[in-house]
Amino acid sequence: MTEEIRKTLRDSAAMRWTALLLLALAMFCAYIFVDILSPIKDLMLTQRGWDSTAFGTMQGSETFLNVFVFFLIFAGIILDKMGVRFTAVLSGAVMLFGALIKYYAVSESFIGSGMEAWFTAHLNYIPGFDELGVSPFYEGMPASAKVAAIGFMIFGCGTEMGGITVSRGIVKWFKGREMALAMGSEMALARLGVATCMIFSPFFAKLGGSIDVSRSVAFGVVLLCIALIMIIVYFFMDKKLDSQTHEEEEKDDPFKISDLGKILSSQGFWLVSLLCVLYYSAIFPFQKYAVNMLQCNLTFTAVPEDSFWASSSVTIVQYVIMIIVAAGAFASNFQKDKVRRVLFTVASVVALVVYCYMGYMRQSAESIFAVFPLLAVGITPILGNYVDHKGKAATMLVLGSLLLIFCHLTFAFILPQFKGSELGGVVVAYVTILVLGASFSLVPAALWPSVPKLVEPKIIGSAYALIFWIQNIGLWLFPLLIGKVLDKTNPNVTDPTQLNYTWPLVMLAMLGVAAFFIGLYLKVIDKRKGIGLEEPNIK
Ligand SMILES: C[C@H](N)C(=O)N[C@@H](CCCCN)C(=O)O
Repeated sequence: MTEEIRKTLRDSAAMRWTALLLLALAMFCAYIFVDILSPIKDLMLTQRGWDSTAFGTMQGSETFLNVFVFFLIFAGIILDKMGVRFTAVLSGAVMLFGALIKYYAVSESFIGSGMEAWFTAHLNYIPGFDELGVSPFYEGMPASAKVAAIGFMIFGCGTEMGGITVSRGIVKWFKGREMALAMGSEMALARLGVATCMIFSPFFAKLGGSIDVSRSVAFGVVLLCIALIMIIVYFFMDKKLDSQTHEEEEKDDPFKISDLGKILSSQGFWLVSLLCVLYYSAIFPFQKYAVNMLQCNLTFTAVPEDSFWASSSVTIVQYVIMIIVAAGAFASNFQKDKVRRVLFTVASVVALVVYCYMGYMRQSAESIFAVFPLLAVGITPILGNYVDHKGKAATMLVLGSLLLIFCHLTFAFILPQFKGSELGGVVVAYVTILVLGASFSLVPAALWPSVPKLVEPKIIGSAYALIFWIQNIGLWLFPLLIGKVLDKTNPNVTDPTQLNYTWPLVMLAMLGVAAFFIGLYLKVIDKRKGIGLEEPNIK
């Protein structure tokens, strides 16, 4: 009887995984919106006149307020003071608001509007920011890109606040249990969001034979409405949990600004943050250009509009197969029976081969790149589980950085050698993308669950916020730098599918090299100071 009374929602596996599912589905929708324009960079040039610099500046704006107005730091403080559920709802609402602005900016109704005229004439110079060279706008930037950037900045505040809140929420529900597995599963669903976006953003933009880029953004907005509903349901579960545990995070142990000092004085924290910014700067900004990079490096034969492979139903079937790949790989993690685990894995691999074949037949760069997050869906939870039971997080960070270097150098120097060989290029692209996906499983699965080992529980929210803030500097800078380097190294190229991506890719590989050395140093420090990064989470 006493046992029963003591039981709380988080003691029930079904309840804590339901809470995770709600948060993870909300992040799934958010990740779709983050990259909603990434697979249609070429259309943004032809339909809205965004060159690579305009596209990169808009894409980088997502993190602008987080970095330069220190919004993420405030978000961390709000999270530690107000708790998970309040901050989660706030982040959902902010994301939706920003997304609506971005939708208006790229919609047909913006064209020729008074707002377009105003933004064309204004915001070309931002005092202070321009002098520092960090302005989110520039002279000649298309008005639609400026307004989209404003919306994306607001959205970025919501999504990053959501990211730290979800991590904090997972610690709250899973600490001492399957925490890394839960984080890995949440990220797996987020990766599926990226894959979904790669397939459906171009699908909606080109639906019915006419091109309208705002349809893709509208799709993202609808998903963000669903995300907000998920968060509100989570709100009530979280409230119930607190009433059972009598924990009032925000009142029991109030956050103090001096706590930030404790975080900043930890060497382990700085190394993890540095590795995080270097690694993620070579992944997320790349993701925004990857489809275009493939369009530029692969030789595609145009698929006739009336062909079977060009039909919308094939896109849907390919997406269903993608879900089978992801679900099979993900579910195999949870099979206790060895035979069932092998069966799920085999089904997933077979579906992956079918998926890849369809991508090749459709001659579609976006569906080829969509395999990138797929491997992560299956592997991240496995690796999370490994970190929970065996540890070795620091080693995984080093290995993930090595794979990253290998992949970017392959894209830069080997893939272009296959230009002209349709099948050869696609095979090299698929293999490299899948290896990059494996790297993108290793690093996140090891990095995020390591944070609770670096700081005390009550300041985890602020620690995540600080890491995200440092990471956001890179996520702001690198989309912009890639765009600028592209424009500089391709001065006379007008066809958006004929750009040379060598130098941006070399730049990203260099980030991997730096991350690799930081990872090695982290291993040394971990051993010397006994941080426990190589230790399992569950002892
Ligand atoms: C972009 C974002 N700041 C980020 O770092 N995302 C991580 C996940 C962080 C943990 C979220 N609960 C990612 O790997 O996607």
